[in-house]
Amino acid sequence: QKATSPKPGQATAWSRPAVQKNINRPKLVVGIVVDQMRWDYLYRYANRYTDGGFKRLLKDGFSCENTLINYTPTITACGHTCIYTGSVPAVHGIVGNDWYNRELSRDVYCAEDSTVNTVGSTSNAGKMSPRNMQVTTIGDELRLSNNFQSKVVGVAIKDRGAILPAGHSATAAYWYDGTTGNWVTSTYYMTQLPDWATDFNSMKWPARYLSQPWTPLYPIETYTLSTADNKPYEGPFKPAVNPTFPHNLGGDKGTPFKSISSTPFGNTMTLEFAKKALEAYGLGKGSVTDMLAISLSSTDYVGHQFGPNSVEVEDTYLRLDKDLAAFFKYLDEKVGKGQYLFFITADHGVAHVPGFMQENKLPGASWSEGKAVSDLNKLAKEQFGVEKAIEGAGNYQLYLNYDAISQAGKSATDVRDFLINTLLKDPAISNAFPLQNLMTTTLPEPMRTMMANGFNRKRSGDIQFVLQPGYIDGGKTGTTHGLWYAYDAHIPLVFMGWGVHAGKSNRTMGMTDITPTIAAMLHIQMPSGNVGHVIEEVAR
Ligand SMILES: Nc1ncnc2c1ncn2[C@@H]1O[C@H](COP(=O)(O)OP(=O)(O)OP(=O)(O)O)[C@@H](O)[C@H]1O
Ligand SMILES: [Ca+2]
Ligand SMILES: [Mg+2]
Repeated sequence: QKATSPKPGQATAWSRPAVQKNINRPKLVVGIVVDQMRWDYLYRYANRYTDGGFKRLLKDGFSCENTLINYTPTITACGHTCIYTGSVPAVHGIVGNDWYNRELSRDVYCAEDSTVNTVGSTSNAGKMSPRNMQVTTIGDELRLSNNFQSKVVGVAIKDRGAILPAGHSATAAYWYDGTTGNWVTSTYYMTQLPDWATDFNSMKWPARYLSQPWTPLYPIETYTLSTADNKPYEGPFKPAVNPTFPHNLGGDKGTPFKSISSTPFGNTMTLEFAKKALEAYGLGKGSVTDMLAISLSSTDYVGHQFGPNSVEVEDTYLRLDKDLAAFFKYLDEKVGKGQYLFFITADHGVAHVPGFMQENKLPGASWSEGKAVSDLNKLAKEQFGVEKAIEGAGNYQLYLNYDAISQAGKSATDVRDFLINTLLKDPAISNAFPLQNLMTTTLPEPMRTMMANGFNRKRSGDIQFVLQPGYIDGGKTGTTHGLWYAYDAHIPLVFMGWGVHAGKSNRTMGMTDITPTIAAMLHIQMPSGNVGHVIEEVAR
């Protein structure tokens, strides 16, 4: 077939325009991580959502309906790091919120940094930085793509929710200090709080919200998707005895401003602060793409305290839906509809409260890692004469005390296998094995890959254990997350705005695919530890 010559400037299979004059990019990328938002929360309350919030996302955006976390533990710090790096704990090094450090013989916190100081408050809440993260973020790559002209700002109540997403070369990261009620940062980013942030703090949002009780948005009898308000397996706001509305807040003498974090108003306050940051830094107003990384932590605190089937969680999502609707309207006005690339996701899900599951004859129970470790150490001492055979624990892993074992003249393998066999007698435990034997241990997918992706050779433990489905490491009230099961690992992922065509896909995608997809859309390099794949349906 005779090849027809291409019209001037028309790119065809065999020719490309000599110079791509200007690459089309959005003014701003806005990411929102909803802490602990299970994918099903998009649909569970759908008949009560407004048109401008979650429903707008699902109508105008592209929803990746089957996005699964591809590592364990499914925990906040690992989630925020993966979302903005496309990497996994085996590579990025953030193996938990905290993890045991043998050299220091103590747990270290993911964002701790003793070489920096708090800015904006008198407490130690600011001695934080991204130093423990061993890879670049999409924000770092954006700044690297244009010699640091782009601005990247992180905002969250939880320090790890602002610091890890914003990256190493962030323009700024801000988080909330519950001891003083101030939004703070650290000397890693700047030496003093900018005036706009000081002004925000002087508006005393926390005191304003905490001065009145948290009452449901609608009459409580309309919350038919949730269980009764007064349940023994929900956690009250101390000093209250019952976990029931109206929730009086600020009763915590020591940290009077902390409780706003555990209410939907924490999300409202975070979005208000994020708007001030967008305006102050002129995000989206320059000649290059900027980035605003927001994390809404309050959904996690409420979820832990009350659980997925509570009125409190339903109320939190109904209020969040309205906050998001207002925020999208704000972005349309401030940046321009279609001028910003928006995505929303979660850092992990959560299990139903064990008490609720048992009440409804469903599998689930509470288990205590602390108790298990002390029992195991007692048995190891009787059996081998070894003091504290397990020297550290966390993230469903145990760290063997090699020094104590060799001092007792015993074999580490014998002690390790004894601990594993003892653990396997526990009905709460579904599996336990040495992490160095992970690849020869019979495990189904996606469990094997998730654990291999979660295993960092220098920071992870020696023994991995897995709780039965529905089991949690917790107490009499509330719930938590961290395992490989769908309720912890199936997260929402919706892109909307610039370059995004409305639609949805049920193809299995990974949390690691978010960052390479954005990198492809922006035509910038993917971060240094990326293992994810571009979502073609979005970045087409
Ligand atoms: N098993 C649990 N049961 C009830 N509440 C919990 C549980 N685990 C954590 N919480 C509460 O949830 C809140 C969040 O805890 P924290 O900030 O330490 O992070 P986390 O929830 O443990 O982990 P992540 O930050 O990954 O969600 C805290 O108020 C904590 O007391
Ligand atoms: Ca309640
Ligand atoms: Mg949590």
